[in-house]
Amino acid sequence: LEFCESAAPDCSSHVDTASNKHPSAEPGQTRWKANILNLTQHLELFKLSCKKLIEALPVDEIDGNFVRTVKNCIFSRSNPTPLRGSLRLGAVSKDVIEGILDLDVAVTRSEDFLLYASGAKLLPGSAPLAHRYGGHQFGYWAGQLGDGRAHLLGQYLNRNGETWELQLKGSGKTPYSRFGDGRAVIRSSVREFLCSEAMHFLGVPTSRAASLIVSEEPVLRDQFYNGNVKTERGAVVLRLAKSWFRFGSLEILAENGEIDLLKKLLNFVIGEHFSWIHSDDPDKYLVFFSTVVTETAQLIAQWISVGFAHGVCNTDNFSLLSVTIDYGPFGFMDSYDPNFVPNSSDDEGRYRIGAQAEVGLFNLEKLLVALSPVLTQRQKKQAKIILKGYLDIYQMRLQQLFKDKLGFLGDEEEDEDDHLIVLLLKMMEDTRSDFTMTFRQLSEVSTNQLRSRNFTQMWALEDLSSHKLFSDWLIVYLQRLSRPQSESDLHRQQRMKRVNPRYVLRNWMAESAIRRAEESDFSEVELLHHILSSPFVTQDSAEEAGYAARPPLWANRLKVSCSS
Ligand SMILES: Nc1ncnc2c1ncn2[C@@H]1O[C@H](COP(=O)(O)OP(=O)(O)OP(=O)(O)O)[C@@H](O)[C@H]1O
Repeated sequence: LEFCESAAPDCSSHVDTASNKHPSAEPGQTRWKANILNLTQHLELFKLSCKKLIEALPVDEIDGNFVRTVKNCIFSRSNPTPLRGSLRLGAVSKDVIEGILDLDVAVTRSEDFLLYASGAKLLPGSAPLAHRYGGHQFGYWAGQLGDGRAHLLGQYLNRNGETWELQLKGSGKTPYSRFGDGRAVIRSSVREFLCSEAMHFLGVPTSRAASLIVSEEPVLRDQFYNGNVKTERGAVVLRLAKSWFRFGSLEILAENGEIDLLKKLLNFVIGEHFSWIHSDDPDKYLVFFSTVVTETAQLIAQWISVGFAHGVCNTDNFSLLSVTIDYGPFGFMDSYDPNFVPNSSDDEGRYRIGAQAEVGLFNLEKLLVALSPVLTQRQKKQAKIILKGYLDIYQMRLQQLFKDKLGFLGDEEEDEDDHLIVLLLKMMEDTRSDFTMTFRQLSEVSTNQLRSRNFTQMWALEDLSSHKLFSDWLIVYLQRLSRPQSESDLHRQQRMKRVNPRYVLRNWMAESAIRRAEESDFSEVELLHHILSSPFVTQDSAEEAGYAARPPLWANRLKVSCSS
């Protein structure tokens, strides 16, 4: 490896393997350099640990990845199954590799990285686990689900003092694979890699993706469940979250009457991730529930504010930490439509974008059922009252987000603001205006242009302005923008541009990148990844690619199913 050979063998930093910390692990200090020792050693010094998890939570020690019903444990030991054929790095997130994992991104060019990040080789300290969880899928209890194609490699404590859990997805069978093959295909892995990173840069809480490794292993998939089975190729995403526990992690324990274990897991999650809740607090589970209610409401409001529909809002896909997890048949709306259903497998539109808030409530009700065995009668009553406040929390957050999107300052004008938001959305729905670009162009247009309705090259505003109520709306909107008077129009535009992205991962953009990736050309994946890392900034390469232009006609015909 060129950059390795020319590297000086000086070790400007090293790792204290005993404590699993950098000796000089102060935030903001110099990163590890790729030239310390060599790349292999560099990765070998990267220490993971499962100690905390397995000391606190029981593990099913039965060996082998054969499918089984697991009881009385949180995890099963499970080793990844290496992908067949040659491996290739399809994408890498420098932000994650350097900013979270403290590695120099140069390591990802090494042969070893391909092996570690695909599960063929285990990072030091890693003792892979598959998590046992259940869940309500499409409204019904589905029983034991669990990590059927994911392996938790271990926790990493980074130099900022943050602990991250590293997981491989697509890394082979586990005891929870049920009828599946344990694999994920390039198509879905590109989508997960790109979207989780894009969501982070949109400011939406999410799991992260470090890398995408593609292989030559043939994987059979019926992409649209129409009997047309095709051979695709297997891929693995190395992804990270502060915790991968889901609503379903608790549900399965309550369903099976494993109440001591339910308490154990709750105490662990609270101790690790809700540290402001005191372990002696008799109301700790209630406070925990209240926090999850608030944060779930806020997360869903954030999804809506960027036009994101998750697609499969089952309780096994709702994180206890309220971060977005499981990027399957998600979609960003093009035209504004509350009935937008991103998942072609969702015939009834259960998870249409406009129903996500209610589905969040359904899921929280199921979470409360799971918590009930550890709550007193009084606490159960209080929990129900907390749950009644969920939709208000959601509405308040949503209103604030949309006020920000429309550039409103101050909060004295609530009724008028509400009216302006609701009427705008109604006009957008009637005119099928593009969700992302309508808000973006309202951020880019000057009030003078608005006044004179000069929307040259502003295609989304042109669409919107065809509505018969637009002129009336505009008068009130302009009046509202003029308060407070002290702010310049330029400043108002800057403020709005910081919350209204110009680029989101539209299905057609992902699809175009996937088609090339399937031909082993990852240039468009890289381009999208780069552009979506600054979604609020106009970029020449994105404009050239048409990412802020009217979506192509073929975008309407695209379908994304659960097949992945
Ligand atoms: N190809 C597969 N092989 C084995 N199990 C699978 C496969 N695809 C999905 N599953 C399992 O089916 C369940 C539901 O699948 P879903 O698509 O929601 O999850 P996922 O995308 O695999 O995982 P995650 O939620 O961790 O991102 C999960 O338990 C998942 O592990």
